[in-house]
Amino acid sequence: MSENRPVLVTGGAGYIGSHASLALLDAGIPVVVLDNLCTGDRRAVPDGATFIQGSTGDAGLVGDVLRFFQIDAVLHFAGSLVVSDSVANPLGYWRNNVCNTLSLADSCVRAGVERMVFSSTAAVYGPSDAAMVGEDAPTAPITPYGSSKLSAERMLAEAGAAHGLRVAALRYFNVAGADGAGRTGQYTAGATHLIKVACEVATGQRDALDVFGEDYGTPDGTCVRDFIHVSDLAEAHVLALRYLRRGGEATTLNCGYGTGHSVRAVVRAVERETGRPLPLRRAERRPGDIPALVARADRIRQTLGWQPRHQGLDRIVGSSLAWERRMLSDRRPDEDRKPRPATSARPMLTH
Ligand SMILES: NC(=O)c1ccc[n+]([C@@H]2O[C@H](COP(=O)([O-])OP(=O)(O)OC[C@H]3O[C@@H](n4cnc5c(N)ncnc54)[C@H](O)[C@@H]3O)[C@@H](O)[C@H]2O)c1
Ligand SMILES: O=c1ccn([C@@H]2O[C@H](COP(=O)(O)OP(=O)(O)O[C@H]3O[C@H](CO)[C@H](O)[C@H](O)[C@H]3O)[C@@H](O)[C@H]2O)c(=O)[nH]1
Repeated sequence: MSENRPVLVTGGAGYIGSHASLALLDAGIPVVVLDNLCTGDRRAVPDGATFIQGSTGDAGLVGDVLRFFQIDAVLHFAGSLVVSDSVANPLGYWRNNVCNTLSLADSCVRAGVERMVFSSTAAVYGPSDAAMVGEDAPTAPITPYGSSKLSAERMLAEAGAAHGLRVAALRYFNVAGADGAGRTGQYTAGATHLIKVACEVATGQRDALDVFGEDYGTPDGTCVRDFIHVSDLAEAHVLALRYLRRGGEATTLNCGYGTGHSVRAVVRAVERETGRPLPLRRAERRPGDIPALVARADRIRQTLGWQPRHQGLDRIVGSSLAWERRMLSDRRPDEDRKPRPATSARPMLTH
């Protein structure tokens, strides 16, 4: 299978999809981005990629794109991903993450596309006492976001078995950081992810970071997560594509480093980078949060030969901060620079 055939990247104007598009282009693989810009940003699409604005659920458009560009593989990032939004709007999440994925898979089958890399999530796992969660751990999502992603995984596996669509489902743990050369980063307005929010606070775009819960049964009482640098994750997608093109079987792979960091540890990393205390506000536990979630991450290394190159909290936080500073300096002078409110509606204590 030729390396030079273009791949379709759905959600390529988004945070992770734009980093993956860059990694593909860097590897000499042509990219066609399909994105409806519902949360993405046109500026994130790399110059070298072809951009088509539209939805994965538009079967006519997707079928035309697959055939016109002779696509043999789809990297499917497009989706809805804010856990708390999914609790408020479960049907919207099922529509985008399940129905639109079904429509995309159907278009692939009709056009004879046999390979897909699917963006799944650690949110498919339920709460667990295990120090690390392997791919065979029980799935028990506790939010509509997690259950919609798990359902999409199952649907793709069943469609694959019947129609020859081989799917690598990559279960991302907590993705953070930005491209080292500053070519893209996380544009998302009103983001909810810890490291993004903490870096917005550190650069004066928000007034304080809410720490959601300090009474968990973890070493320092705050939640623990396995943060993976987005550039290492992007590289995993290039490797997953090559694996499928070599004839690799359908697979499910955790994407993480196997190392947990607490919310407090993230705060300290930001403070090390800036040399200043980060304004914090103690807040109540956020509904749907699991106390600790760390990947058992051997399978991805064995299956894909993945070797992360951007590991370490300081490195991840450093690149996120550099991105926030770059976005601030690129802003037009007339743009509003007032700090946005913090993320919690119910702050309890300032310290
Ligand atoms: N960011 C994380 O920490 C994380 C963790 C686990 C899994 N994921 C998954 O990774 C994927 C990408 O997440 P992200 O952080 O880059 O989010 P993002 O919001 O930055 O990117 C999603 C992109 O998909 C586009 N999109 C959404 N629905 C679409 C549709 N129906 N048709 C076409 N385009 C559509 C959006 O406009 C956006 O550009 C998602 O599927 C998400 O569930 C993300
Ligand atoms: O302002 C904030 C934001 C987050 N947190 C805490 O930081 C931890 C991480 O929260 P994030 O929102 O950054 O990430 P989640 O672990 O909730 O979820 C992320 O990772 C999951 C997989 O692990 C899913 O894929 C999901 O899409 C993605 O948002 C949680 O304990 C959260 O309570 C805060 O204390 N303050």
